[in-house]
Amino acid sequence: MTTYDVDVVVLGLGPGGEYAAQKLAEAGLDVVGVDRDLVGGECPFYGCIPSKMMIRAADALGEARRVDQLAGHAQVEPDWGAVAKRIDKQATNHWRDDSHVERLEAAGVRIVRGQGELVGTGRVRVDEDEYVGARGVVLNVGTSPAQLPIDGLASTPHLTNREVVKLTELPGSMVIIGGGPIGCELAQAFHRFGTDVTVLELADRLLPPEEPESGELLARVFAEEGIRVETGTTIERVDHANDRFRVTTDRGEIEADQLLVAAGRTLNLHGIGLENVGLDPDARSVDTDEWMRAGERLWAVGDITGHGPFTHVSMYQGDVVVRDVLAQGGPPADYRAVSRVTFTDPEVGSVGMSEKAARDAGLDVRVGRADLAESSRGWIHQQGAEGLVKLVADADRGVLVGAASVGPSGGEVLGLLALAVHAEVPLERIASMHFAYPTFHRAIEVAVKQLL
Ligand SMILES: Cc1cc2nc3c(=O)[nH]c(=O)nc-3n(C[C@H](O)[C@H](O)[C@H](O)COP(=O)(O)OP(=O)(O)OC[C@H]3O[C@@H](n4cnc5c(N)ncnc54)[C@H](O)[C@@H]3O)c2cc1C
Ligand SMILES: NC(=O)c1ccc[n+]([C@@H]2O[C@H](COP(=O)([O-])OP(=O)(O)OC[C@H]3O[C@@H](n4cnc5c(N)ncnc54)[C@H](O)[C@@H]3O)[C@@H](O)[C@H]2O)c1
Repeated sequence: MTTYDVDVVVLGLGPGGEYAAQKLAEAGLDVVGVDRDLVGGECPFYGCIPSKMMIRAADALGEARRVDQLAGHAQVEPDWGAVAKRIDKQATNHWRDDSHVERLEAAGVRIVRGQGELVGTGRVRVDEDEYVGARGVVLNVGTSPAQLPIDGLASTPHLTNREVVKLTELPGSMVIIGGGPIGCELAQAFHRFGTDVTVLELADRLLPPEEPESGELLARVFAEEGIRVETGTTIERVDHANDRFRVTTDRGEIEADQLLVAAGRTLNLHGIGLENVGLDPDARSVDTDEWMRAGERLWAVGDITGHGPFTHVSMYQGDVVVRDVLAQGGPPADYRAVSRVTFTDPEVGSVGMSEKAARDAGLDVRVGRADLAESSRGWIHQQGAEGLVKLVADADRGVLVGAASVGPSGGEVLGLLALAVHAEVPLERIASMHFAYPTFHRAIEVAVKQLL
């Protein structure tokens, strides 16, 4: 066994680990980054980027189909090959991580390939080598697709996010288990290309953690587009024969060419030696303090911390770690205004607390609402104008603690609301600002005036 003394070992190079490794190396520290798969993690290869390329293309089709009602006539012939090619070439460079590795190496990071395991404080073993971080270890091991305990499922060749981004042929039909962000985004993308899609969701609505109004609105849009959604569904078993899947639910049977399981994630906490540093591999998350410290000379960032399974959260936390390791100060981690966007059409965005979360927290809650389709811009937009703004205020303090923004540019409109929640802008101050006419974000003015 060879031992290498370094400053920092980053175990797992997802977005936050990659960010921290690069910044710490640029600051002059001796940094080793360990990954067993593609450097960059889930987001660039199997997550955000390829899925958003599918969505970008599908949205172009969706918009083209609105031409007939607005601007004459357009005929579109979807070609999944164009999307598959773009993902293969532009998004993932044929599923090679050279660009990530080159960027890190240029910063001075040494990349080690293999399964890393914590073997003690500040110590990570990869095969026969041991890396000892004098400053410590940053843990960013991320998640894998959850394996559902559904009879028959494990023995079928079903898709997860890992395989679906590599599809080169458009399936004729697809059942999607899970109506969360992955299920909803990909349901609409495949449907717009011509796949016959059914979404099966256990909870009573799509996007269950979001405001009920958001999931219900999306279900209405999906139904109008022809995407079948069954909520409150229990799946009893899955069979695969003659290249067809059969999914048996408490309501009957559905057959399809492909089955995509998008029903949540499992943290990659087993086999990484957490027990060797006094942590529990079966925990629901790795607990940290506000500087992302999870133990002695140990930091954790990303999905494993349980503060929002999003790329921007992982990178934000990576920045907190960098400032802590380098003793640079600045604000510690703060999760009051975590924003998230599901990139369906309409986009479903939200920030901070839902109305329920705010009520559960005992706040004096007031709610303001606006219907985007009824706004001037919604009326002009007409086709695809469904959307809403919902504001959740703490009446005691006169500030927003949460908001939802659903609409054609729901994720962009959310930016204004995220700033308001983050900076605790007084409601009167928001209500007195100029809202350009006729924007979608003018709906915020309607909703905020209900709170004064
Ligand atoms: C289909 C899909 C779409 C998504 N879309 C979005 C989106 O639009 N916006 C958004 O913000 N988020 C999105 N996400 C979520 C986003 O991908 C994750 O939140 C993001 O990747 C952050 O994850 P992470 O930093 O925890 O690490 P991950 O990206 O999960 O990376 C962890 C890394 O650790 C490595 N690793 C694990 N164990 C070991 C070990 N023992 N030894 C060595 N290496 C190890 C893995 O190989 C991997 O490279 C999406 C996810 C999916 C699946
Ligand atoms: N735009 C984005 O930011 C974006 C996009 C895609 C994914 N992601 C992230 O990636 C992660 C994975 O996404 P996801 O959609 O798989 O997870 P998720 O946990 O957010 O949603 C999974 C859904 O599957 C349902 N489900 C679970 N078991 C089921 C069963 N047996 N039958 C039917 N439904 C079942 C759940 O009720 C839930 O609604 C999430 O953390 C998500 O936040 C983010």
